[in-house]
Amino acid sequence: MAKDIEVSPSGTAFDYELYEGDPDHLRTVVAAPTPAGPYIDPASIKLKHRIGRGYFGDVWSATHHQSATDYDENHEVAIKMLHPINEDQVKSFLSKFEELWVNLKSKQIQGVCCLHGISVISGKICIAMRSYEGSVGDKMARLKGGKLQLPDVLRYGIELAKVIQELHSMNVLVLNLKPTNFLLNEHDEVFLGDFGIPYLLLGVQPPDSDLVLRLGTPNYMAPEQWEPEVRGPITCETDAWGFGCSIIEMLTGVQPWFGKSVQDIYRSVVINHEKPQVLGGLPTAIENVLNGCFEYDLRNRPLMVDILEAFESSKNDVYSEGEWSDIGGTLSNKSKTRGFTTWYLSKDLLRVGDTIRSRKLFNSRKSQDSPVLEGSVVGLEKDTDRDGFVLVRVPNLPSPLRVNASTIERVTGGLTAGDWVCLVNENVKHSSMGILLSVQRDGNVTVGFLGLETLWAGRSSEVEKVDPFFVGQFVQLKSNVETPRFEWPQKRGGGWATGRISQILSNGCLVVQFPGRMVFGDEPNMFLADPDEVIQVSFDTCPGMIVKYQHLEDFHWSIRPLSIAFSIFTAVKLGVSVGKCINAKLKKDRKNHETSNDSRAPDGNVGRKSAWLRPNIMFKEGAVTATAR
Ligand SMILES: Nc1ncnc2c1ncn2[C@@H]1O[C@H](COP(=O)(O)OP(=O)(O)OP(=O)(O)O)[C@@H](O)[C@H]1O
Repeated sequence: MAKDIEVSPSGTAFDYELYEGDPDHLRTVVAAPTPAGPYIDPASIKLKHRIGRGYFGDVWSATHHQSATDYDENHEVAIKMLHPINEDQVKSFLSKFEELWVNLKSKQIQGVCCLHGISVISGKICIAMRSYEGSVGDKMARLKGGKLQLPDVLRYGIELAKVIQELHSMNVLVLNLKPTNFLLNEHDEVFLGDFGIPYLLLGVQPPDSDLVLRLGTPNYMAPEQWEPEVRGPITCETDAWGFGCSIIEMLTGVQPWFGKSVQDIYRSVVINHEKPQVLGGLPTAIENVLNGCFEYDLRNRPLMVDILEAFESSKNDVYSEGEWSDIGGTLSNKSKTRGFTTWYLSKDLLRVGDTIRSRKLFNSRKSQDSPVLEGSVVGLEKDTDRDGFVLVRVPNLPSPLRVNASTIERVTGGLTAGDWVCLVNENVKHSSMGILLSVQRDGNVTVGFLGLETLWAGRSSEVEKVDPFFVGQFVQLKSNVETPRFEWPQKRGGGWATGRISQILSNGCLVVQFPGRMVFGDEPNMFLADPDEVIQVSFDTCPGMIVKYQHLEDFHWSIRPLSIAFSIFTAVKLGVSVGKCINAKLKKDRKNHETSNDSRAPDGNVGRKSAWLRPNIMFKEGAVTATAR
């Protein structure tokens, strides 16, 4: 196999430097004040045979030859050879890699696979790393049942969570967490084999249009990872999903969504909001945190610090009689209340001096049932308690109120996480409206915008609040939108249909349902919408009765047929009862008429009455006859 691949000494337009130092002892080199560049001369690499084939490329066993005046060495290495990318994008990949390389060296991060450097062989990017014994995936494949014991999973999980947390602190996302990327050395120590290759490939187009470069491996991908521009942004919580999938696979020996096609996985995870099954009988903290990893809304997922805490707290759990007992005590319930998980709440703990307001429910107009509208925190019952109580001073009240911390939220510079905002400088390619995902006390903010794969980070002065959208609101395309960003259905008679927001993604992308449309079979009735392109519709904003009635039809497709049926029914019923009335009157009058002709009243009164009624009767008879004819 190796012979098939030619090693071209000058295959690219880049300058290569020889890596100096012993790559097998990288951590000694790491401390060097001026780290060497990562580029390796492709001529110094000799590929031997392929040892793995992955989603992003192949892994080769190779030797890396290094020599200088005082040494001449060959090192056994593993080479991750990525699928080809466009030539003009190679340079940007290499510079991103160099940035990561320098960062990894300066931070001396333990637990990431030892990198030797990077090269380009026959136009393909090759990442040289230390050759390990194999991966956790390989170890599982060798075991009966293909699964690991919980203590091993906890041990690996803790080591991996630590290193992922460090990568996150450097703003690097891994996006490809899975057992085949967890490498093992001869001492059964685990190292992260993929340090963010999908992240480095973000925005890169493959030259072959048939090859879709996905941002991860489908079985392990979070909902927002499939189309980060549309359903994003991808954040640290995206790795929580992949981590959760890997742990489940290690414990069960079965890959999440095993046997499903990529399209089926997409449908299950992204459209149907299905989650990988968390097996029962695990320590409570592990079960809670794994369930949290599979929350659809990334804001509700735990961070690596939470995962690490849960894993470390479960290390000493004892298994007896089919159940795990939590030696460290039962952890607080992490279940979701009113749309928020405790993981969400724990990302922003209150401090004394914080300005607060009643917490708004997730994507809803309503606030929590809290007596506080606005105030400031004057005391914490327990600094570290995420579900604890705080003392809040409210204007015009003599003494502070004791309120549950989960019912209030921090306001900084007039902004709160979850607010809808737009950029003050509107000159942007992405949607102008987005959702504030975090606001720090120092004024740093992050926002999710439709059209941006990753978080927008800036200062609070660069954003301003806009009117929010809520789940349940009806929306219509703005009249000036001729070609909407996403497909939008039309009414039967022409014109854009009106839909109802059924979900709001964390970048502000609206998921709109059209209950006023009758759909057949598999026809979709759920569409995405750019918040920039729609306006809210309500009875208050509908001018006139006709438009109000038309809006009523948007509530359900059955309104129109029902109202038609009702009108016909009413018309028929009215016609019948009018007819009955007329007939009854005619009969009565005819009877009266006959009575007046047959009998002469002694006082002549009846006869007089009949006389003035006659023309009337004749007229009605005529009318009835005409109708009958
Ligand atoms: N540095 C290494 N040392 C030894 N073996 C390795 C190394 N890197 C990868 N491998 C082997 O190659 C196998 C496949 O790795 P690879 O990363 O190509 O596959 P993958 O993780 O399924 O795909 P991808 O990372 O492209 O999504 C691993 O299970 C492991 O056996």
